[in-house]
Amino acid sequence: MLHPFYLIVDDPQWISRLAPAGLKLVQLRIKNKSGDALMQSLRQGLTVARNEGITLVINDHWQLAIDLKAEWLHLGQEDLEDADLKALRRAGVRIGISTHTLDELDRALSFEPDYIAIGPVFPARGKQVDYPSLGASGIAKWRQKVTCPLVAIGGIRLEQATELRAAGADSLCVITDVLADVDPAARCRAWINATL
Ligand SMILES: Cc1ncc(COP(=O)(O)OP(=O)(O)O)c(N)n1
Ligand SMILES: Cc1nc(C(=O)O)sc1CCOP(=O)(O)O
Ligand SMILES: [Mg+2]
Repeated sequence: MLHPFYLIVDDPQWISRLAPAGLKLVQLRIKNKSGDALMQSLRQGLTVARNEGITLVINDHWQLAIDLKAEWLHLGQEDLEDADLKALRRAGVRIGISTHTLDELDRALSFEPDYIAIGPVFPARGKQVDYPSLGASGIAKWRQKVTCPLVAIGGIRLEQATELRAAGADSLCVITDVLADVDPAARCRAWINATL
């Protein structure tokens, strides 16, 4: 089962910093590194997460997920073009897939993912996303078609957590609401308490 609060970070140092706040599910989404530097950051993230009992999801890098024996990988629609799903399955890597439309949802479901992400629920702040916002009603629509865990992402704030979980999201994924807060650890703790 996925933890109901899911944070995306771009540096493994966030994981050490927010572990004491009760963080249990985190994605390492690194867009500004490649080669050895990327490998080192992912390895560091996995080490910290394992030591702290945190589930870590690697974003994008399917081959590194296999090489580093990661438990989880997140793939977007474009990432699906390259990724070797059979090799990932053989390696025991669990997979989450992004969806923005019902057509993308149908395609994603054909890969039998371990979670589906729906977004953007609201206008995304941590990334430009050129799709219309789906709102709580989008979550309810997806919920009727999805039996695996459903992750909601995009512009989500803590104050919307109850409504979005009632609409059918199993887990709420955020960047800005926590990382841009004046006190990210306090905001993370508030998320954990609100989604218990
Ligand atoms: C939980 C979650 N949902 C959606 C995304 C976006 O993935 P993608 O479309 O591949 O875009 P990038 O994150 O790679 O820019 C995500 N990362 N996590
Ligand atoms: C990385 C990402 N993917 C999205 C999607 O809709 O696929 S929205 C998003 C960014 C979410 O950041 P924030 O919580 O700051 O809005
Ligand atoms: Mg991606």
